[in-house]
Amino acid sequence: MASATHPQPVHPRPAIELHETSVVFGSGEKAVTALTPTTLRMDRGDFLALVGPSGCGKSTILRLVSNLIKPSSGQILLGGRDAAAKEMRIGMAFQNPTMLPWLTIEKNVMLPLKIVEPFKRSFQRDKKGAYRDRVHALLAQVGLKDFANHFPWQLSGGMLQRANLCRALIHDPDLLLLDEPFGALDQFTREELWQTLQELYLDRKPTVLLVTHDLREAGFLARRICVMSARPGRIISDKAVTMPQPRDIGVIYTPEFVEMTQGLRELIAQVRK
Ligand SMILES: Nc1ncnc2c1ncn2[C@@H]1O[C@H](COP(=O)(O)OP(=O)(O)OP(=O)(O)O)[C@@H](O)[C@H]1O
Repeated sequence: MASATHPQPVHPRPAIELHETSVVFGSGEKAVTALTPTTLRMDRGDFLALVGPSGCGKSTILRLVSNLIKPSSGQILLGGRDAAAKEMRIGMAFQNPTMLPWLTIEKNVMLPLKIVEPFKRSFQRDKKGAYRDRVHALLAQVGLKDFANHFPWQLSGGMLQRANLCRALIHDPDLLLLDEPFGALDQFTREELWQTLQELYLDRKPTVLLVTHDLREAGFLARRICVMSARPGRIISDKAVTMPQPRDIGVIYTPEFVEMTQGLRELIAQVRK
Protein backbone atom coordinates (compact mmCIF):
# COMPACT_ATOMS: atom_id res chain seq x y z
CA MET A 1 0.00 0.00 0.00
CA ALA A 2 1.18 3.54 -0.72
CA SER A 3 2.36 5.57 2.23
CA ALA A 4 3.27 9.22 2.72
CA THR A 5 6.97 8.35 2.89
CA HIS A 6 6.94 5.76 0.09
CA PRO A 7 4.56 6.97 -2.57
CA GLN A 8 3.74 4.55 -5.41
CA PRO A 9 5.60 5.43 -8.59
CA VAL A 10 3.40 7.25 -11.03
CA HIS A 11 3.05 5.45 -14.36
CA PRO A 12 1.66 7.91 -16.86
CA ARG A 13 -1.10 6.45 -18.99
CA PRO A 14 -0.16 5.41 -22.51
CA ALA A 15 -0.27 8.20 -25.08
CA ILE A 16 -2.71 6.33 -27.32
CA GLU A 17 -5.06 3.44 -26.54
CA LEU A 18 -7.52 1.88 -28.94
CA HIS A 19 -9.76 -0.62 -27.16
CA GLU A 20 -11.71 -2.83 -29.57
CA THR A 21 -12.19 0.25 -31.71
CA SER A 22 -14.07 -0.10 -34.99
CA VAL A 23 -15.13 2.35 -37.68
CA VAL A 24 -18.02 1.85 -40.08
CA PHE A 25 -18.77 4.57 -42.62
CA GLY A 26 -22.37 4.90 -43.82
CA SER A 27 -25.17 2.52 -42.94
CA GLY A 28 -27.38 -0.23 -44.34
CA GLU A 29 -26.35 -1.64 -47.70
CA LYS A 30 -23.86 1.17 -48.22
CA ALA A 31 -22.00 0.58 -44.95
CA VAL A 32 -18.20 0.34 -45.33
CA THR A 33 -16.25 -1.22 -42.48
CA ALA A 34 -12.96 0.67 -42.52
CA LEU A 35 -11.61 -0.78 -39.26
CA THR A 36 -12.64 -4.02 -37.53
CA PRO A 37 -12.42 -3.97 -33.70
CA THR A 38 -8.77 -3.11 -33.11
CA THR A 39 -6.72 -2.85 -29.95
CA LEU A 40 -3.50 -0.84 -29.98
CA ARG A 41 -1.42 0.84 -27.31
CA MET A 42 1.35 3.36 -27.74
CA ASP A 43 3.53 4.51 -24.89
CA ARG A 44 4.64 8.11 -24.64
CA GLY A 45 7.64 8.89 -26.79
CA ASP A 46 7.13 5.83 -28.98
CA PHE A 47 7.43 6.06 -32.77
CA LEU A 48 5.07 3.67 -34.54
CA ALA A 49 4.71 3.21 -38.29
CA LEU A 50 1.46 1.82 -39.70
CA VAL A 51 1.82 0.04 -43.02
CA GLY A 52 -0.53 -2.06 -45.11
CA PRO A 53 -2.37 -2.29 -48.42
CA SER A 54 -4.21 0.68 -49.83
CA GLY A 55 -7.62 1.23 -48.24
CA CYS A 56 -6.90 -0.91 -45.16
CA GLY A 57 -7.75 1.81 -42.64
CA LYS A 58 -4.41 3.44 -41.82
CA SER A 59 -5.65 7.00 -42.27
CA THR A 60 -8.83 6.05 -40.45
CA ILE A 61 -6.73 5.34 -37.35
CA LEU A 62 -5.05 8.75 -37.71
CA ARG A 63 -8.43 10.44 -38.04
CA LEU A 64 -9.65 8.64 -34.91
CA VAL A 65 -6.63 9.77 -32.92
CA SER A 66 -6.99 13.37 -34.10
CA ASN A 67 -10.68 13.20 -33.13
CA LEU A 68 -11.81 14.04 -36.67
CA ILE A 69 -14.07 10.96 -36.58
CA LYS A 70 -15.66 8.98 -33.74
CA PRO A 71 -15.37 5.22 -33.31
CA SER A 72 -18.47 3.19 -34.25
CA SER A 73 -17.66 0.91 -31.32
CA GLY A 74 -14.98 0.62 -28.67
CA GLN A 75 -12.93 3.41 -27.18
CA ILE A 76 -10.06 5.69 -28.06
CA LEU A 77 -8.09 7.23 -25.23
CA LEU A 78 -5.27 9.78 -25.35
CA GLY A 79 -3.24 9.93 -22.16
CA GLY A 80 -6.01 7.93 -20.47
CA ARG A 81 -8.75 10.42 -21.39
CA ASP A 82 -11.35 10.23 -24.11
CA ALA A 83 -9.88 11.61 -27.37
CA ALA A 84 -12.67 14.20 -27.43
CA ALA A 85 -11.28 15.72 -24.18
CA LYS A 86 -8.58 17.29 -26.41
CA GLU A 87 -6.11 17.47 -23.57
CA MET A 88 -3.17 16.37 -25.63
CA ARG A 89 -1.51 18.77 -28.00
CA ILE A 90 -1.40 17.33 -31.50
CA GLY A 91 0.77 18.23 -34.48
CA MET A 92 0.00 16.92 -37.95
CA ALA A 93 1.71 16.78 -41.33
CA PHE A 94 0.31 15.30 -44.53
CA GLN A 95 1.60 14.58 -48.01
CA ASN A 96 0.84 18.02 -49.46
CA PRO A 97 1.85 20.85 -47.15
CA THR A 98 -1.02 23.33 -46.97
CA MET A 99 0.85 26.57 -46.37
CA LEU A 100 -1.12 29.80 -46.63
CA PRO A 101 0.28 31.41 -49.79
CA TRP A 102 -0.11 35.00 -48.58
CA LEU A 103 1.96 34.43 -45.42
CA THR A 104 5.74 34.09 -45.17
CA ILE A 105 7.25 30.80 -43.99
CA GLU A 106 7.87 32.39 -40.57
CA LYS A 107 4.22 33.34 -40.22
CA ASN A 108 2.98 29.99 -41.53
CA VAL A 109 5.14 28.10 -39.04
CA MET A 110 4.00 30.40 -36.24
CA LEU A 111 0.30 29.74 -36.85
CA PRO A 112 -0.19 27.00 -34.21
CA LEU A 113 1.15 29.41 -31.56
CA LYS A 114 -1.67 31.76 -32.48
CA ILE A 115 -4.29 29.04 -32.14
CA VAL A 116 -3.17 26.56 -29.45
CA GLU A 117 -3.14 27.22 -25.70
CA PRO A 118 -1.10 28.04 -23.66
CA PHE A 119 0.76 29.87 -26.48
CA LYS A 120 -2.33 31.62 -27.78
CA ARG A 121 -2.83 33.76 -24.69
CA SER A 122 0.51 35.57 -25.07
CA PHE A 123 0.64 35.53 -28.86
CA GLN A 124 0.27 39.28 -29.30
CA ARG A 125 3.05 39.95 -26.79
CA ASP A 126 5.50 37.29 -28.02
CA LYS A 127 4.96 37.08 -31.76
CA LYS A 128 7.79 39.49 -32.48
CA GLY A 129 10.00 38.24 -29.63
CA ALA A 130 10.12 34.81 -28.02
CA TYR A 131 7.83 33.13 -30.55
CA ARG A 132 9.71 34.58 -33.48
CA ASP A 133 13.00 33.30 -31.99
CA ARG A 134 11.42 29.90 -31.48
CA VAL A 135 10.33 29.73 -35.14
CA HIS A 136 13.74 30.86 -36.38
CA ALA A 137 15.58 28.31 -34.21
CA LEU A 138 13.42 25.49 -35.56
CA LEU A 139 13.79 26.66 -39.17
CA ALA A 140 17.56 26.79 -38.65
CA GLN A 141 17.52 23.22 -37.31
CA VAL A 142 15.94 21.95 -40.54
CA GLY A 143 18.21 24.00 -42.82
CA LEU A 144 15.79 26.84 -43.61
CA LYS A 145 17.57 29.61 -41.72
CA ASP A 146 17.56 31.96 -44.70
CA PHE A 147 14.00 31.29 -45.82
CA ALA A 148 11.91 32.66 -42.95
CA ASN A 149 10.86 35.67 -44.99
CA HIS A 150 10.19 33.80 -48.21
CA PHE A 151 6.71 32.89 -49.37
CA PRO A 152 5.66 29.25 -49.83
CA TRP A 153 5.76 29.49 -53.63
CA GLN A 154 9.46 30.40 -53.45
CA LEU A 155 10.37 27.04 -51.85
CA SER A 156 10.91 23.59 -53.40
CA GLY A 157 8.73 20.62 -52.42
CA GLY A 158 11.36 19.30 -50.02
CA MET A 159 11.84 22.72 -48.39
CA LEU A 160 8.10 23.12 -48.01
CA GLN A 161 7.85 19.76 -46.28
CA ARG A 162 10.67 20.82 -43.91
CA ALA A 163 8.69 23.96 -43.08
CA ASN A 164 5.60 21.81 -42.68
CA LEU A 165 7.40 19.65 -40.09
CA CYS A 166 8.38 22.83 -38.25
CA ARG A 167 4.75 23.95 -38.20
CA ALA A 168 3.69 20.54 -36.89
CA LEU A 169 6.23 20.76 -34.04
CA ILE A 170 6.35 24.46 -33.14
CA HIS A 171 3.81 24.11 -30.30
CA ASP A 172 5.65 21.12 -28.74
CA PRO A 173 2.90 18.60 -29.42
CA ASP A 174 2.57 15.47 -27.30
CA LEU A 175 1.47 13.61 -30.42
CA LEU A 176 2.79 13.97 -33.93
CA LEU A 177 0.55 12.43 -36.62
CA LEU A 178 2.10 11.97 -40.04
CA ASP A 179 0.18 10.73 -43.09
CA GLU A 180 2.52 9.91 -45.99
CA PRO A 181 4.45 13.12 -45.29
CA PHE A 182 7.19 12.44 -47.84
CA GLY A 183 5.11 10.59 -50.44
CA ALA A 184 5.36 13.33 -53.05
CA LEU A 185 9.15 13.76 -52.85
CA ASP A 186 11.96 12.19 -54.87
CA GLN A 187 14.00 9.47 -53.17
CA PHE A 188 17.02 11.69 -52.36
CA THR A 189 14.93 14.44 -50.81
CA ARG A 190 12.87 11.86 -48.99
CA GLU A 191 15.96 10.32 -47.40
CA GLU A 192 17.17 13.78 -46.35
CA LEU A 193 13.82 14.43 -44.76
CA TRP A 194 13.92 11.10 -42.89
CA GLN A 195 17.14 12.27 -41.28
CA THR A 196 15.65 15.65 -40.45
CA LEU A 197 12.59 14.02 -38.90
CA GLN A 198 14.74 11.56 -36.94
CA GLU A 199 16.73 14.46 -35.47
CA LEU A 200 13.59 16.41 -34.57
CA TYR A 201 12.06 13.32 -32.97
CA LEU A 202 15.14 12.41 -30.92
CA ASP A 203 15.42 16.01 -29.75
CA ARG A 204 11.82 16.36 -28.61
CA LYS A 205 10.52 12.80 -28.16
CA PRO A 206 6.85 13.35 -29.02
CA THR A 207 4.76 10.23 -29.55
CA VAL A 208 4.75 9.72 -33.32
CA LEU A 209 2.24 7.79 -35.42
CA LEU A 210 3.40 7.58 -39.04
CA VAL A 211 1.28 6.20 -41.89
CA THR A 212 3.37 5.24 -44.88
CA HIS A 213 3.56 2.97 -47.92
CA ASP A 214 7.33 3.17 -47.88
CA LEU A 215 8.69 0.21 -45.92
CA ARG A 216 12.21 1.66 -45.81
CA GLU A 217 10.82 4.87 -44.38
CA ALA A 218 9.00 2.85 -41.72
CA GLY A 219 12.11 0.82 -40.92
CA PHE A 220 14.48 3.80 -40.83
CA LEU A 221 12.31 5.98 -38.62
CA ALA A 222 10.10 3.84 -36.42
CA ARG A 223 10.69 1.94 -33.21
CA ARG A 224 7.72 -0.27 -33.92
CA ILE A 225 5.95 -1.29 -37.12
CA CYS A 226 2.34 -2.48 -37.30
CA VAL A 227 1.10 -4.17 -40.45
CA MET A 228 -2.60 -4.02 -41.28
CA SER A 229 -4.65 -6.50 -43.29
CA ALA A 230 -6.65 -5.50 -46.37
CA ARG A 231 -10.04 -3.89 -45.69
CA PRO A 232 -11.75 -4.37 -43.35
CA GLY A 233 -8.49 -3.51 -41.65
CA ARG A 234 -7.02 -5.00 -38.53
CA ILE A 235 -3.48 -5.19 -37.16
CA ILE A 236 -1.91 -8.52 -38.09
CA SER A 237 1.69 -7.89 -37.02
CA ASP A 238 3.25 -5.62 -34.42
CA LYS A 239 7.04 -5.74 -34.20
CA ALA A 240 9.80 -3.65 -32.63
CA VAL A 241 12.59 -2.26 -34.81
CA THR A 242 15.58 -3.03 -32.65
CA MET A 243 18.32 -1.11 -34.50
CA PRO A 244 19.61 1.64 -32.20
CA GLN A 245 18.88 5.31 -32.87
CA PRO A 246 20.09 7.62 -34.26
CA ARG A 247 20.30 5.53 -37.43
CA ASP A 248 22.60 6.41 -40.27
CA ILE A 249 21.01 6.37 -43.73
CA GLY A 250 23.42 3.57 -44.67
CA VAL A 251 21.47 1.26 -42.34
CA ILE A 252 18.89 0.71 -45.10
CA TYR A 253 21.48 -1.28 -47.08
CA THR A 254 22.44 -3.62 -44.23
CA PRO A 255 21.35 -7.30 -44.43
CA GLU A 256 19.38 -6.97 -41.17
CA PHE A 257 17.38 -4.05 -42.54
CA VAL A 258 16.80 -5.59 -45.96
CA GLU A 259 15.59 -8.81 -44.32
CA MET A 260 13.17 -6.83 -42.17
CA THR A 261 11.67 -4.85 -45.08
CA GLN A 262 11.45 -7.97 -47.23
CA GLY A 263 9.55 -9.73 -44.46
CA LEU A 264 7.13 -6.80 -44.30
CA ARG A 265 6.73 -6.74 -48.09
CA GLU A 266 5.91 -10.46 -48.18
CA LEU A 267 3.38 -10.12 -45.39
CA ILE A 268 1.62 -7.24 -47.17
CA ALA A 269 1.69 -9.11 -50.48
CA GLN A 270 -0.07 -12.05 -48.79
CA VAL A 271 -2.82 -9.95 -47.22
CA ARG A 272 -3.46 -8.00 -50.45
CA LYS A 273 -4.57 -11.18 -52.27
N1 LIG B 1 -15.83 9.07 -45.38
C1 LIG B 1 -15.83 7.83 -45.88
N2 LIG B 1 -16.97 7.26 -46.34
C2 LIG B 1 -16.97 5.98 -46.82
N3 LIG B 1 -15.88 5.21 -46.88
C3 LIG B 1 -14.73 5.73 -46.43
C4 LIG B 1 -14.64 7.06 -45.91
N4 LIG B 1 -13.35 7.28 -45.55
C5 LIG B 1 -12.68 6.15 -45.83
N5 LIG B 1 -13.50 5.23 -46.36
C6 LIG B 1 -13.13 3.86 -46.76
O1 LIG B 1 -12.56 3.23 -45.64
C7 LIG B 1 -11.46 2.40 -46.05
C8 LIG B 1 -10.23 2.78 -45.27
O2 LIG B 1 -9.80 4.09 -45.71
P1 LIG B 1 -8.41 4.73 -45.26
O3 LIG B 1 -8.31 6.06 -45.91
O4 LIG B 1 -8.30 4.66 -43.79
O5 LIG B 1 -7.37 3.72 -45.90
P2 LIG B 1 -5.79 3.81 -46.02
O6 LIG B 1 -5.23 2.52 -45.53
O7 LIG B 1 -5.29 5.04 -45.37
O8 LIG B 1 -5.64 3.92 -47.61
P3 LIG B 1 -4.46 4.51 -48.51
O9 LIG B 1 -3.22 3.75 -48.13
O10 LIG B 1 -4.89 4.20 -49.91
O11 LIG B 1 -4.36 5.97 -48.23
C9 LIG B 1 -11.33 2.57 -47.55
O12 LIG B 1 -11.94 1.48 -48.18
C10 LIG B 1 -12.06 3.85 -47.84
O13 LIG B 1 -12.64 3.82 -49.12
